[in-house]
Amino acid sequence: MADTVTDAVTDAAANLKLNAAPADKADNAPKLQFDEETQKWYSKGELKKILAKRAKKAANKDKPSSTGAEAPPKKPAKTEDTPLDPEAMFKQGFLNEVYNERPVKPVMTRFPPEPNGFLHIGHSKAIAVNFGFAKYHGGHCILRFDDTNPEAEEEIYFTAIEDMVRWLGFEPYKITYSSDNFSKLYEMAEKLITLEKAYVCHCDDEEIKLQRGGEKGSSPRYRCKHAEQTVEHNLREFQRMKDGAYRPREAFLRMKQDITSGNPQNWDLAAYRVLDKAHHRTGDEWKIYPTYDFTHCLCDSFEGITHSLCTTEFYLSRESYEWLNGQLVEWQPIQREYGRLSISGGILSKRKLKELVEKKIVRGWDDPRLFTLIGVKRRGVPPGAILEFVNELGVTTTNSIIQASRFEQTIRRYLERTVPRLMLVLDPVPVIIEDAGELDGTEIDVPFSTKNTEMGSHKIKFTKTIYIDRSDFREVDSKDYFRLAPGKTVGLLYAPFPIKATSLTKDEATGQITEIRAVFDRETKKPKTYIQWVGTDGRNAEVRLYNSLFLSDNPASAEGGYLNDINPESEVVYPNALIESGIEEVKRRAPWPEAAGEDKLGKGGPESVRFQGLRVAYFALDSDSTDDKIILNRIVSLKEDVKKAN
Ligand SMILES: Nc1ncnc2c1ncn2[C@@H]1O[C@H](COP(=O)(O)OP(=O)(O)OP(=O)(O)O)[C@@H](O)[C@H]1O
Ligand SMILES: NC(=O)CC[C@H](N)C(=O)O
Repeated sequence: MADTVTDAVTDAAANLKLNAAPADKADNAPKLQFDEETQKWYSKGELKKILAKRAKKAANKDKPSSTGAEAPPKKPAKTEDTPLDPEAMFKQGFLNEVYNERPVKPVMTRFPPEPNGFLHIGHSKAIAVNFGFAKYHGGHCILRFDDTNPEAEEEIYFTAIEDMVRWLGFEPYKITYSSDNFSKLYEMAEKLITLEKAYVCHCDDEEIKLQRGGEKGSSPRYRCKHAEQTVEHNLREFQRMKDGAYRPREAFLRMKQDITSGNPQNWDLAAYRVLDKAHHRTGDEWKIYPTYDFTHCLCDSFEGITHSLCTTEFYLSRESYEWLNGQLVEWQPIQREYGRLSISGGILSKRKLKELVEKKIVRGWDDPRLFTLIGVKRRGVPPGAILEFVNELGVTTTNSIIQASRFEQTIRRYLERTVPRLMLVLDPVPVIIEDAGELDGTEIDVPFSTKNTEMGSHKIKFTKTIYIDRSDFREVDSKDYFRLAPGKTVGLLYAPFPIKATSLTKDEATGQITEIRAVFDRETKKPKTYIQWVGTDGRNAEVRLYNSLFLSDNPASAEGGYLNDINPESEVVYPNALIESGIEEVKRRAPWPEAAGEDKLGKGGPESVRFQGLRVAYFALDSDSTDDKIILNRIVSLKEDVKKAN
């Protein structure tokens, strides 16, 4: 959480904030339920009706037909390839209710990251919620850098954050900084003092803790003597804080709220603290900085925010948010809270990510195994798939920890309908087709997709020597094996005839097969299996297959810590893979798909060169690629991988 100041006042409040479940809120929220069949969210009542209808249909299906004639085969229910209404999350459920609470136009929202790290997958939900909500209601969303804590913020994060917002396809209405308002906020603090609602306090952490009810909140809460100071005294002291008369922690400005309240967010929170740190935008101008609790609500009001949407750990803060704005400003935004999104088996904590990067366990902050947005992007996940994922999950007040496999399923489905197909061989072994004859060097026209003809086609060469994957050949055949083996026939995708293996050569030293000889099998019209291949016009490629970075689902609590939980197979590299020549056209025509933020940037980055490697997986070009070297990342495996046992 941003801006949690070092002061015990805010620390304690923040802890309580995190621990307190917004139970009553959650109970009131409309609960949506997920229907596996349609992959959509419905209200409880709606789903009940749908299930009843489905059960009736199923029962009728089993009844013998009255005419005795067989009913024509029904088209399978469209589940996999029918994407959910992209606006579903705004039309129903929590966000719809929030809008109805204040159905104003134009809607004004903000996405307020603290520039203290790279965004992660959870932030994509915050971006989709804030930018999407405004867009859906014909309003605007501001990208506001919540930069009130110079101790944690760095310049590089500003551009990285902005890039990610745009990459996801959103255009900030304005880019603002909380620090734009430092002078105005200072005046507001003076006004609060004048209203006798703030005082300069000099207590240390220990004292503050006692004032707030001690260790377990068991002793009575009370105010310190500083709360009795006059307005003039407080104004003078606050000015002295500003002028640098105090070192950090020697003085801070506290709001005078309601210490009898049950909500710790009302227990005289810190509004300003002294920090001995230059700010990246205001330099040495300020010795004091406003806290999150003081800044956020006021900036929301200054910017005319209508709906301030944040995550549920701010539920208790809603009261202090409303209290402070109520004291100082006219325009009152409403704050509403939705559940955080995390992915199981991943790490999102900045400190832990930093350790993984510094210890070189991963390739950097953008390592394709990380759930940072730059990592997910480098892996090749399209921005549209991320938005689809968030939309499918829906927005409620419940925090959700989603299995990585669920995320991958959405990505797979998205890629299935949007990217071209190419033939790629991970671990090539040459096959020499002895009777290739005049077919050697012939051009074959290959469609980029068999489902979507609009993707067009490209030409590849069929050559006497082709390369197949080592895993598609077995020296010892068996009945239930349908790929290539001595004396056995297999189909070659798009090739004129199937081939039958006749002999093989091995490396004496390693026992590895170095060459397979084969002939066309012109008799077999329908071979049981077709395999992919690459001719001599293919390109060399390094392929990096990514798996989960951690072995367990919850690396943070793994025995020996998360560093002890690293999956040794999280990156498997095939340095000598081959990709068919069609990759050149796929590269030229990127981004695939031409969607969301990527086309707005002109050409997408290397990661927008996406394709399905037939029978292998979905891939994207890695940013380490050069004009001479193709490096591919596996985005996700194919569903078919599981079945590929024949
Ligand atoms: N996992 C998440 N799911 C949904 N929204 C999130 C998530 N993490 C942060 N946000 C929201 O994104 C916005 C900007 O967040 P900011 O970077 O300041 O948050 P943070 O809580 O410090 O993130 P971090 O998880 O990196 O500590 C906030 O409104 C915050 O509530
Ligand atoms: N209200 C909010 O959305 C909180 C934003 C703030 N930058 C934080 O996460 O701490």
